[in-house]
Amino acid sequence: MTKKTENDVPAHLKQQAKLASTRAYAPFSNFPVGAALELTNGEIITGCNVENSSYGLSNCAERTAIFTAIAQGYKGSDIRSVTIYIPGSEAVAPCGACRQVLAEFLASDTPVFSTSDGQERQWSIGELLPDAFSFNLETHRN
Ligand SMILES: O=c1ccn([C@H]2C[C@H](O)[C@@H](CO)O2)c(=O)[nH]1
Repeated sequence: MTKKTENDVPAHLKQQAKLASTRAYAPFSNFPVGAALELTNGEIITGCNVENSSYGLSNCAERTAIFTAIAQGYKGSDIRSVTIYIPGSEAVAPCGACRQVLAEFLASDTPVFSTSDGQERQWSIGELLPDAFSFNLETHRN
């Protein structure tokens, strides 16, 4: 796990993740999160957290984004990087559920950037979830 400086996260990806965070539905946690997936064709697919009165049904920004990409017909191999944005001074690491879902689709060296107004961090999905559970993963990734 490495901490990186502001300049290392592509500015347009942070900007798109930040825009996505403004669309979050987070009345229970008051913790809006945005995610931006960079595709190999240059397109960017975004997601935000969508909470629910039945708390456990809430969906994180990262999963909203990756489910959207898959629903639009993209494959894991079309995804070049993941960028998360959270307002405030601290960049957070993705939750365990999102790590498992990202690992389902992404190559293990795919970069995951976490950004905020004060801190930026970077890992690969393989660093975030080493020795991930896998079941015929290659069919989904390609
Ligand atoms: O990486 C993260 C961490 C948390 N959340 C959401 C889930 C919940 O709606 C709120 C508080 O945990 O933030 C995300 O979307 N992504």
